[in-house]
Amino acid sequence: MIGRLNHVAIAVPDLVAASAQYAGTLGAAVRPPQDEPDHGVTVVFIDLPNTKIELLYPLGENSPIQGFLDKNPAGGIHHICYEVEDILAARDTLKASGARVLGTGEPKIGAHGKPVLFLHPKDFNGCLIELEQI
Ligand SMILES: CC[C@H](C(=O)O)C(=O)SCCNC(=O)CCNC(=O)[C@H](O)C(C)(C)COP(=O)(O)OP(=O)(O)OC[C@H]1O[C@@H](n2cnc3c(N)ncnc32)[C@H](O)[C@@H]1OP(=O)(O)O
Ligand SMILES: [Co+2]
Repeated sequence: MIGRLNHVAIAVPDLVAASAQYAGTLGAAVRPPQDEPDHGVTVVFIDLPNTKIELLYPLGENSPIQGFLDKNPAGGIHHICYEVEDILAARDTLKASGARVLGTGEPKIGAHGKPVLFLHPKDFNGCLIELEQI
């Protein structure tokens, strides 16, 4: 079911500072920030040779990552995103296995214009998993 690692997401307390650190200190290719109001975040993608890093910062009042940052004020790894070929088939298989699919259970369009879903961290060893259909 899961394929390539699409990205590793890091929630950060200061998006400008984190972006500058990746571009400067770490010498990485940092893309400009993009607001994702439907997801309650602003994201910055960093292109690596074999995957991407997604920096996350809360956007709006009800950001789903605000609680995480309140608990982790210095930031931290927030989720990992795996690619799947058929997100609805993956969802149905996972639900049948007892995994909790977050939100309404219907995919939303993510930062890459592709359908995404999230799986509860408590069902996957404390790791929030995002699935993105390729
Ligand atoms: C533009 C889209 C972009 C893309 O790549 O395309 C994105 O990635 S958008 C990313 C932001 N969106 C989401 O994260 C949506 C899914 N997330 C959620 O629905 C919430 O964050 C949720 C439900 C995972 C957690 O929400 P919240 O922290 O408010 O709830 P709780 O405090 O009740 O947490 C329950 C329990 O889970 C632990 N937790 C929370 N977040 C994480 C995490 N990222 N990784 C691991 N564990 C997490 C939290 O500590 C609680 O544990 P407990 O032991 O009960 O304290
Ligand atoms: Co993501």
